[in-house]
Amino acid sequence: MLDIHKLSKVFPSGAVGISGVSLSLDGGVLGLLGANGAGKTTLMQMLATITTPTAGQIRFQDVDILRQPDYLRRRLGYLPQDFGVYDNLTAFEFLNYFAALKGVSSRARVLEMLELVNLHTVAHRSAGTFSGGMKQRLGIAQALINNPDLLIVDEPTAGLDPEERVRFRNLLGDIGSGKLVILSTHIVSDIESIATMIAVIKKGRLLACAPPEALLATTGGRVWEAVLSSAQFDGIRSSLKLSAAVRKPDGIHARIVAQDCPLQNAVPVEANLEDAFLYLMNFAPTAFG
Ligand SMILES: Nc1ncnc2c1ncn2[C@@H]1O[C@H](COP(=O)(O)OP(=O)(O)OP(=O)(O)O)[C@@H](O)[C@H]1O
Repeated sequence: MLDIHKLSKVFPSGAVGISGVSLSLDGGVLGLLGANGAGKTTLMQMLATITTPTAGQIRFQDVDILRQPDYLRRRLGYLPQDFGVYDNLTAFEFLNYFAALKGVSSRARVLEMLELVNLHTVAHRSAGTFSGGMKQRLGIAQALINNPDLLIVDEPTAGLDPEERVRFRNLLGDIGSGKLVILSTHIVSDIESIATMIAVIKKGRLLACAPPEALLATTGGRVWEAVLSSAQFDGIRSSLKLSAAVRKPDGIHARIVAQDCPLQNAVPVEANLEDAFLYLMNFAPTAFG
């Protein structure tokens, strides 16, 4: 469905956004993970055809997108990071407006989308009165209005409260079948339950693109837990890669990602995706396919 070959973007200032990224994806949900400034937005903007690469190729459904961007634009839904609503339009008017821009003239489709994102009961309230989560849901509705084959959402859960995060995540997970959804975030839990593939980028380079199970398997045997006193914990916290630390009655349970057993009393534990991300970012830049 989507093939990216040696894609790079160097800005006129000389800053490197993305460097030599190659990916091949079919349907499902790709979670694009990376720290702030890793290049997620740059990559997504190139895929959304609003930034031109300096090198490389993008093919979607076997069509060269750099030569024929309109082919993808007609099949694309895009929720940018800085998406804003028009405050004085109602949810219905807002969505109807986007529908018209995308050549969708069905009032029924607008109502159907409002129902999908659970805004149908507030369809005639002005969007300016909505919470952050409601605005994001309106954003996803405009991205879906043309029934896109490729849906790109850039850090959609930033600024949402925990309940809204879960609701939004479930909504995206349900869209995945038969389509390709690309969701960027720097928060592992945002994609943990819905991603069928995970790509990790660091400083513009792709470190990994693999199913979550494969990332977990490669991190197996690299995660340890040790129970430490506060003083011991303070002694090791800056020298070891800590994935989590939980205070319990018997001490601080520190979860450590390391190539070899990091402390005498550390015991190996099963890896989770947070561990895998930490391992990849710190130890194994070329360990994943
Ligand atoms: N228009 C631009 N001009 C110059 N440099 C840019 C431009 N846009 C992005 N960059 C640089 O490219 C790199 C990648 O930025 P990008 O915004 O793609 O990262 P990101 O992973 O989306 O980060 P965040 O999570 O903070 O949004 C950064 O070093 C950034 O400073």
